Amino acid sequence: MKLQLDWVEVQYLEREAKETDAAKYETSWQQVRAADGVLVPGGFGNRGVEGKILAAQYAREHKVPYLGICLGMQVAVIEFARNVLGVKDADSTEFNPGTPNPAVVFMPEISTKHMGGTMRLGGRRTVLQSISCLTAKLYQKEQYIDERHRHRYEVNPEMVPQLEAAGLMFVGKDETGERMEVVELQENPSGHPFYAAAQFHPEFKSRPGRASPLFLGFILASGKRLNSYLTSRATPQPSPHSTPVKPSPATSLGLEGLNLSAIGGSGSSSSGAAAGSGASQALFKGSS
Ligand SMILES: NC(=O)CC[C@H](N)C(=O)O
Repeated sequence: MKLQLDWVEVQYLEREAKETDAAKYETSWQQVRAADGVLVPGGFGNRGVEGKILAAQYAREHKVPYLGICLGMQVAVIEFARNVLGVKDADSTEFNPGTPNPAVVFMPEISTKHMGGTMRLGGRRTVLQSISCLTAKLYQKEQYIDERHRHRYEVNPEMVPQLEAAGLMFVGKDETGERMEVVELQENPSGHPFYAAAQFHPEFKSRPGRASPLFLGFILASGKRLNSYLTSRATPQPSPHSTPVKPSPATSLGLEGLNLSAIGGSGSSSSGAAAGSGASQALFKGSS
């Protein structure tokens, strides 16, 4: 499997771009339609946000693997609230402070007036809500995972019961149960191969040769190898005295020759875009 990483200038996915920049609108949507997986990374501010929401909607509706990171989780929740719950004006108070239907809100204990030192930063615990969620299977953990954070806004806990009743499951929460950390589409009835998003930043602890479980799951799902990977790992070891199993290296996953290439979005390097230029998203194209 050979993977290609494509950066999309998400502002051109927005409806207005169809009028103002028809050629870029067309090529940007072609990139999305050609992708085997869609990743919306973290970001700040509202530039390109409506395009990100449309990309999340596309991935959900077309059953294309989706990984959302931080802002990428927030847009997935807004998209679901708008298009599945029918709350058409659902929004984040970051982009629309006066929204009547906030799906994402400023962290309640923090002042909106003072930006310095107000982020939720660093390592925090995520308590897993179900051992059968994809996140638990990929991390091979049943109770909790520890990941790093960098954000100010969070899913509105008041909207969570409605979202869950419609099939968007908050499979990871903080220790108080009030902060949403990981969201997944319910496997049944969605039939989606991989739709996961995290408020934390899995990339901060990802290393070459020891990929963060969410990235690994996303790339495997994009290459249609996730199920065989999970099944092979669930197979019991022949002897209780055998050597403990180490995390599988890429070679045993059929990912040898993994090749990622980045195409720059407007004014973005691959790391800059992932850290939050606010206007780019990555898509993976795989070919066997
Ligand atoms: N790192 C991020 O993606 C931050 C997301 C969002 N802008 C927030 O502050 O909560």
